[in-house]
This record gives sequence, structure tokens and C-alpha cells, in this order.
Amino acid sequence: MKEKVHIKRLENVAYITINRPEKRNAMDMESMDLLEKKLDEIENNQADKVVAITGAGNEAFCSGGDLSVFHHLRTKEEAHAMLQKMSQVLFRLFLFPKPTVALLNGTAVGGGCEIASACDIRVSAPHAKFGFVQGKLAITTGWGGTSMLLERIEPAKALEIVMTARMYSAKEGKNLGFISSLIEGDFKKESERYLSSYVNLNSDVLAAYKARFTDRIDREKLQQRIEREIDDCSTLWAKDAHHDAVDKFIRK
Ligand SMILES: CCCC(=O)SCCNC(=O)CCNC(=O)[C@H](O)C(C)(C)COP(=O)(O)OP(=O)(O)OC[C@H]1O[C@@H](n2cnc3c(N)ncnc32)[C@H](O)[C@@H]1OP(=O)(O)O
Repeated sequence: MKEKVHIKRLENVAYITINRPEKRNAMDMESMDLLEKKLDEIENNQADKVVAITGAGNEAFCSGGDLSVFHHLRTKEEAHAMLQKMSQVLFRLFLFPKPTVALLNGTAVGGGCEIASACDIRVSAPHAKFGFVQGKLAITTGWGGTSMLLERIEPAKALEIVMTARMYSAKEGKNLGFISSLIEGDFKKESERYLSSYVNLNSDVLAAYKARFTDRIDREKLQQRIEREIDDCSTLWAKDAHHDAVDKFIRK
């Protein structure tokens, strides 16, 4: 049976692939658990120097939470539990002791952008689009995405991205500083080549640089901001405006 999230290893890079292309790599609870397990595995495996997260296929990196499943969460408490679960996984990814790279092989939407924001670096195929579209579903980000995006790019630009809730091209993402590099050509092959330059250094050197990168973060404050984000999102989740917007997506 296919695993919804799997790892492949190549030259000291651990590639985590969200493997639900028929749902544009949407995350359900099982995928969240698997992502967490893969992080455990990589953290304990000395040979893994760098973590790359990507989506199966060419169309999507990740379309966010699985709306067909999470639509059954009706109350604030139910939504809160799900949001907290994934935000804990992403907080861990944000502070992961090894460098992390989101390989945007295709569209990243909603929670997919939150996963990308949790990674240290985002590189993208030129055709990939991204959008923090949660606002269109009458909710905010709830996996910690806005709090983490604010650590990644200029605050005014982060605010623009979440408040317009629109889709951006990869080129726009590069101009906004959300995407570090665009990878032309065969994305899989060229991103492997791109990552091979990261693993030339030994793992202690990479870990030391990564530690300096995360030292900048006030972890306690970030955690508090994420908790407030989860609280806002779960309050909005329980309202009719959100349920109606998701109904519309599911019925389309
Ligand atoms: C919970 C944390 C916050 C969140 O993540 S809220 C969720 C935010 N995500 C969204 O609103 C994304 C909704 N999806 C889309 O806009 C589009 O599907 C997307 C990603 C641009 C891809 O467009 P297309 O390539 O044209 O593909 P499509 O729409 O025909 O979709 C193909 C099949 O995938 C399904 N799908 C896509 N995104 C999903 C999702 N998030 N949850 C559950 N199912 C999802 C879609 O229903 C369709 O299924 P089917 O083939 O009709 O059975």
C-alpha cells in the first residue's frame, strides 16, 4: 500500500514526499502523523545531512488541509485539536537541527504554504504558484504559518500575502523573498543537483550553521504567537462563513 508521506535518501539528503497527488497532496491526520515520524527518523539518522520536503507529481506541492476530511470538524474545540497537532509538527520542523528545504514542485496552497514557511529555504519550479488562501475560506492560517512567515520575509510583505489571500507566481515569490531560487529544467533532477552542493560540508558544520540560524528566534515568543494564531483560526473555523465556503469547494 502506498505511504501517504514517504522518505527517499540520496547522497545524504532525506527527501520527504507528500504522496497524495490525487488530492493535490492535501494533508489528513495520517499524513501529519507520518510527517512527524519521518522527522523523528531523520533526526536520529546521522547520515541525513539535509531535509527536503516536496510533493508527488508536478501539479502540487501541497494543497493544505484535506478539506473533505477536516470539513467534519465543526466546533472550535475539534478544529483546535487538529490545528495544534499540525502546528506542533511544523514548529518542530521550523527549529529542526538540520537544514530544511521546501522543494516547490507545484502549487502550494493554504496549509501547503505553512509547511513551506516552516522550512529554512524555499526553492521553486517556475510554473509553481503559491497562495495563503485561508482568508477565502473565512479562516486565518492555523498551523503557525503567519507567525513563521513573519520570521521569513519582511513583515509588510507577509501581511500583504496573507491579507490578499491571492495566488502568486514563483517569480513574484522570489521578488517577495519567499522563494530563494527558481530551478529551471527537469525539477527533480535539477533540485537534486541544487541540494548536492549543500551536503559537501560535514554534518557538524551544517548543524552549527543551522543552530546560528535558529538562535535568532525567540522560541517562547514564537510559540505564544502560534498559540494565538491557532486560537483565532479555531474560533473562525466554527463559524458558518467558514463551513459555507468549504461546502462550496466540496460541491464544485
Ligand atoms: C487546515 C489548514 C488550512 C488549510 O490548508 S485550508 C485548505 C486550503 N486549501 C485549499 O483551499 C485548496 C483547495 N484546492 C484548490 O484550490 C485546487 O484543488 C488546487 C490545489 C489549486 C489544484 O487545482 P487543480 O489542479 O485544478 O485540481 P482540482 O481542483 O481538480 O483538484 C484535484 C482533486 O484534488 C482535490 N483537492 C484539492 N485540494 C484539496 C484539499 N485541500 N482537500 C481535499 N481535496 C482536495 C479536489 O477536490 C479534486 O478531487 P476530485 O478529483 O474532484 O475528487
